[in-house]
Amino acid sequence: MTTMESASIDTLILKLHDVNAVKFGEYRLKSGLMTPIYIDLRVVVSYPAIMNQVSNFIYQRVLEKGLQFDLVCGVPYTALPLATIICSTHGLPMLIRRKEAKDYGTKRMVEGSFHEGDTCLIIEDTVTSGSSIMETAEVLCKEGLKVTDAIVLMDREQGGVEMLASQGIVLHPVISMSKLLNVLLAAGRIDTQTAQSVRKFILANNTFRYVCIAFPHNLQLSYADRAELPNVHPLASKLLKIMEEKQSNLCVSADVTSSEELLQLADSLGPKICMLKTHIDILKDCTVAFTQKLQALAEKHNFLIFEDRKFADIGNTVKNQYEGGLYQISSWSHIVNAHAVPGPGVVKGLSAVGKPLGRGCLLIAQMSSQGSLATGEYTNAVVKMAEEHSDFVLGFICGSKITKRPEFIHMTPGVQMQTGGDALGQQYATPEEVICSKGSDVIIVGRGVLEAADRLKAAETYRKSGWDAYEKRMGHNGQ
Ligand SMILES: O=c1ccn([C@@H]2O[C@H](COP(=O)(O)O)[C@@H](O)[C@H]2O)c(=O)[nH]1
Repeated sequence: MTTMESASIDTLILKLHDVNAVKFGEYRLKSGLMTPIYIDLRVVVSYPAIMNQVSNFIYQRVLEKGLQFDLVCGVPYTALPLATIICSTHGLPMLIRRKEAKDYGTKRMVEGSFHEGDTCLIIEDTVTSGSSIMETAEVLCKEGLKVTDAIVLMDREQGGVEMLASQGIVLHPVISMSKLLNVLLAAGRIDTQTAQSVRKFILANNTFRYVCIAFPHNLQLSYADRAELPNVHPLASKLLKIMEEKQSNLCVSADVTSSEELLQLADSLGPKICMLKTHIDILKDCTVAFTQKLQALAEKHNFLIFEDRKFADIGNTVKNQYEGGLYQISSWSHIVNAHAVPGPGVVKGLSAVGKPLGRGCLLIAQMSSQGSLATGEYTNAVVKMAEEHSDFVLGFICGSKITKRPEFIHMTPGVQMQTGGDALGQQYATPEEVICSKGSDVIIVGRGVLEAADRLKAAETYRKSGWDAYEKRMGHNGQ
């Protein structure tokens, strides 16, 4: 930052103090915590010159950081006019996030025009814990948008930067609390004692540390902790324990057409994976003996079998498809999956067969393929269906974390070391993006391993990459 810019930031701070956007006293924060300093940028909307100045500083930060994005979204409500000024002045497309869905019309949570995969920059007025930015990011991500960066005018320095970083979002503040206090102190607006008491409060109330210690059931819960939750499905618990024990969140998608090759894969990659995914109907030679051998290998190497059958019919039909036919899936596959399109009957039909056998089901909430219709309100309805059938549904096939309930496992296909796709619409994200930025739990990798010259080496690369991303998400970072 140049001396000129710094000087005008000082001027802006003094102006904010003049218009009572910075108050000293006893105030309650959104979290319920009492604070000796309150930043109330809502008032700024009545001062057009300050609005323009604030918007300029935010935009300057975007340029300084060289941020790349397709759209801008202001966190409602205070940052909404700021985003509007910035977008209108600089010709940037904007989105509006609704705080509540309308109960008529489109019922959209995000207004504006965008494409799945677009990157959206978030703008916020003040950050304490980062939770408001996170709420907006979650809504945007559910619509298939990517959020990698956010800009905030005022960072209270209470853990927001760290919390958002742990969720894969880089927060760029324009003014820090320390800077604000220094300027106000130097200008004689506050005395040393006030500045000291605010500094002490900020240091003692780091929300990121506080959240981690005081609320163990938060975003940072480990796989092992989640395995012990009282309401976790027994199979989910088993899978989470396997993941922790084998340090693997890798599921290999064994999309081969010969049963011998599939068994070879299961035996050689078994030590690297937590789960093996099959498409039994692409095998040209499936027999009962094969499924028995596969089960033995799952026992030997301690992984679960997931048949990616994608059931999608009425309850009575899926019951027959799951239990009988050529493949008798319920007899050998620990986990199956289903589309929610038919309504809850599909889960009830599968559950009638699978629950007595201790099996579990994943609901397909999002898909990795381009143009998938499983987005937005559909995804939300799938989450609701899972919550209503959590005695059988243990998680989701999805692109990102879609529920905060830690008992559900998020599994993401469409993973390779490089982003991109195939000629038929498959879209790939990296293990780091999927686990660290998107908050999913399991990476599902098919051709990334199958088409490698050395499949075992490739599986180890994906295992390590998925696990490193999980460690990073947990804030371990190898320390
Ligand atoms: O949304 C979805 C749901 C399932 N899949 C399945 O995962 C694998 C991915 O294979 P790659 O070779 O890694 O592309 C495949 O079996 C799909 O049927 C998915 O890709 N996307």
